[in-house]
Amino acid sequence: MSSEQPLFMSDETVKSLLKWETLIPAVEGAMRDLSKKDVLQPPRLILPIPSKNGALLAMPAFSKSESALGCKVVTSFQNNQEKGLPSIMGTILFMDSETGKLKVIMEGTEITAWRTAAASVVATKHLHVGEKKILAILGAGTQGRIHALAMHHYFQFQEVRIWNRTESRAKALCNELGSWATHYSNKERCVRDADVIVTATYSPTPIVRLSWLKPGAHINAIGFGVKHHNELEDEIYKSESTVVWVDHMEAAQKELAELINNGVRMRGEVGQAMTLSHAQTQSSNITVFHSLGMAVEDVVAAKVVFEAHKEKLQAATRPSN
Ligand SMILES: NC(=O)C1=CN([C@@H]2O[C@H](COP(=O)(O)OP(=O)(O)OC[C@H]3O[C@@H](n4cnc5c(N)ncnc54)[C@H](O)[C@@H]3O)[C@@H](O)[C@H]2O)C=CC1
Ligand SMILES: O=C(O)C1=NCCCC1
Repeated sequence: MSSEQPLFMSDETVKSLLKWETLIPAVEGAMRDLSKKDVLQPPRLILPIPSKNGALLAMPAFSKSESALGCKVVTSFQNNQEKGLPSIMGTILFMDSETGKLKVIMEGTEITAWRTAAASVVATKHLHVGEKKILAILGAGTQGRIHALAMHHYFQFQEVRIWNRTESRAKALCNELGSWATHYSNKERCVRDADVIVTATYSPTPIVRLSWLKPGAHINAIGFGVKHHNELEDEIYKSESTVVWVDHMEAAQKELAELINNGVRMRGEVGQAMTLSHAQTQSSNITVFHSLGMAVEDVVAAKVVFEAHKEKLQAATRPSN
């Protein structure tokens, strides 16, 4: 019997090993593999805890091509900000895919932030046809911040605008990011003329209106407060020019059931869009990526981090010439 103990990796270690250059292609591959049915991933279990304004989610996945097996347990507690804690905190159990033996217990708070932004980059790359000059981000929390970094890294937007309900937080984030980010006190002005929009809040009511959107704009809708589709007004979904994409259709049928029952059509998964050429989408359409968040993104991200950790160890023990 193997007596090898599982490795523990803290968020600090995980963060030091995360790089957009390796993470974004891994998440893109995971989204593609899921749509090719090369991933086993049931809809996640969501346990709402209304008295704490919170929820616990259990998210298992297996990627055949990456031989990556694991399960994330993640909590979302909206009142944590006042306690100085992140709202979203996760733990990933990463297993040997041949035996099921636990290899790594990884804190998953950083991975959750980074892989969600990486998925938005992938969706934007495959769903948005036009130029990428202006990015508007609504929400200056963990997701708003990491989306600014990922989008700026990958697309080099000329203008990155950030709005937050409490203006001082948007200002503080822009000060941290540097001269390439500007805070906006008015969300309509922030969104108007934007090519790409990210909504990353707990808002229970719409924060983006159809009349503010320019033709061809793309929205990455991240927020999951009471439900997943609070942040965009109904008119956006009802508009004939809007095309809604998701990461996982099976999960959308459950988590976006209210929208679907109201007649909103989900065009498909981002992984399916990857096989279409851009010419097949109308450049004047408004595209929405409804990001639910997928376990396979966490599992492949955990593999990327674990591989980087092993490489670092090997480099440190390699004899120098
Ligand atoms: N799709 C996915 O894969 C993931 C989605 N999320 C969701 O993204 C959202 C943001 O998460 P974090 O940045 O980690 O949280 P955070 O607590 O760091 O930030 C929350 C943001 O929501 C804003 N906010 C809260 N109530 C609001 C209201 N009534 N109106 C307008 N803004 C409001 C806050 O000002 C803050 O900017 C949450 O809804 C979370 O559930 C988070 C992780 C993954
Ligand atoms: O995919 C995730 O991880 C999450 N999605 C929705 C909010 C909690 C974390």
